[in-house]
Amino acid sequence: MSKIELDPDFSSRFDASEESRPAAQLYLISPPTYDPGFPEILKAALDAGPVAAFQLRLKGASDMEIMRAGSVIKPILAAYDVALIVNDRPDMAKELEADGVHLGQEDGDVSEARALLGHAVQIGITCHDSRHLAMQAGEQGADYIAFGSFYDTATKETVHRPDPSILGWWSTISEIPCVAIGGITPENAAPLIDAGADFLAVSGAVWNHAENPAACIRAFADLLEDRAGR
Ligand SMILES: Cc1ncc(COP(=O)(O)OP(=O)(O)O)c(N)n1
Ligand SMILES: Cc1nc(C(=O)O)sc1CCOP(=O)(O)O
Ligand SMILES: [Mg+2]
Repeated sequence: MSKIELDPDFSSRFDASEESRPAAQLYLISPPTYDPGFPEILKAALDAGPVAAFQLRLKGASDMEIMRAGSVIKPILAAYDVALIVNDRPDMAKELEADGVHLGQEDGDVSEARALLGHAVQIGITCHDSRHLAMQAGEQGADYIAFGSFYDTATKETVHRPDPSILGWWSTISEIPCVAIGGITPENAAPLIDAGADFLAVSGAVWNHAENPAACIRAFADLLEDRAGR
């Protein structure tokens, strides 16, 4: 994301006309707990289709567990050109030399995170269903903003339910990429892509997939390809 310095690059997405708007991409969020077998599952998933970014989100894990997990998956992600984003913790993002950090509204000051991480590291900010928060995040220098939860999700307790039109609104007023999150599956994602999501952030649909995570990644890849350029 250079703005997430990877292929593809968040910042390059908006230098073009509407007709050539880049296709939406997949932003994977980790399973809630880290299992020693996860690296092999991750590799199989990344073999199945393109992923732009991976967020390490291990709520409830100790700092040491998060750092260990981050150290193991970092070279795997690098091998697939997938950006590593650390949830909640700018300090760990710095320690891991991650590509970015994701901050919720309660996760601390954006300017402090920027001062710690510099401008080469991407900062994403949760904006729920709020146009006001999105504009504020833009003013604070966010590299992407996230709206959600678009659908019911068992991954996190959520209270906000944006309408997909917020994605289109944001795309018309800002060049900062937007991420759609919350209960997204290959079956329900099309309206979010068509509304203007630049990234689909997905956890449960992939890691709880009935067959295997790779099959779900493949299904997202097919959908994203199908909707590209519409
Ligand atoms: C891409 C993305 N969007 C939103 C969130 C949620 O962040 P937050 O509100 O801080 O909640 P937690 O994930 O920390 O429980 C996210 N992590 N990623
Ligand atoms: C981490 C998170 N944040 C949300 C928000 O609305 O801000 S929804 C959510 C859960 C995302 O996982 P799944 O794809 O399993 O629903
Ligand atoms: Mg958070």
